Amino acid sequence: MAGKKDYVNSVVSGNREQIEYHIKQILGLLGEDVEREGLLETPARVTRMYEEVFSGYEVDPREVLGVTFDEQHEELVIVKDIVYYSHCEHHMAPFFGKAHIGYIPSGKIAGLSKLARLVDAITQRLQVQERVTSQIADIMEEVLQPHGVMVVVEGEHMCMCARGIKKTGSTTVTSAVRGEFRTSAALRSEFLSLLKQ
Ligand SMILES: Nc1nc2c(ncn2[C@@H]2O[C@H](COP(=O)(O)OP(=O)(O)OP(=O)(O)O)[C@@H](O)[C@H]2O)c(=O)[nH]1
Ligand SMILES: [Zn+2]
Repeated sequence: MAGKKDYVNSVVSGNREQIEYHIKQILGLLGEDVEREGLLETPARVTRMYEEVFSGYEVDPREVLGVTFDEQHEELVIVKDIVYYSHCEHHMAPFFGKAHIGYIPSGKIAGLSKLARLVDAITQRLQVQERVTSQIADIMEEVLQPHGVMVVVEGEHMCMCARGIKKTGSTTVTSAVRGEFRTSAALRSEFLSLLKQ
């Protein structure tokens, strides 16, 4: 089982001055005049942006799901179209899209907003889309111990649009299944057909 420190590390807020310093260095290395008016505040702004877009490092995603209710609803629950913004760990370029989570509770249901908070805690870090998908499924399984979980994530990667292969509009779809979703094709197709509605 992953420990708390596998998910939590307060690097950005603990290293603001250093990050600002290095952003300023990079601007200089790009040939910019770091003292011109438009750039004076940029290192501090970029650091504040990092604090925001990498705020997931400050959160243990399992604690986000900590508020649960005892409820004997043992049927499919889906929260779909959860918008997320993340950054790929290869280029530090944004990727973003929607996550869809379905699960079959086994005595414990989660507050609906907590599923969206879980997606934020997992995506607001350097990531790859596959790991986003499997971590959401793993944490749902670990905390709620449901009969099954299925997660589908759609993403558009800026490192494939704004640079490199430059394929604007291509979408990556990843899925992860746990528990009864692994063995039941009918459950998987029920989930997928409800996503289309
Ligand atoms: N599987 C996966 N790959 C990703 C993700 N985000 C970015 N990548 C890929 O990471 C790969 C890094 O490949 P490299 O060859 O090391 O880097 P590169 O020379 O910049 O590659 P190109 O993007 O092909 O120009 C690229 O193929 C990206 O498309 C992700 O979430 N999942
Ligand atoms: Zn990338």
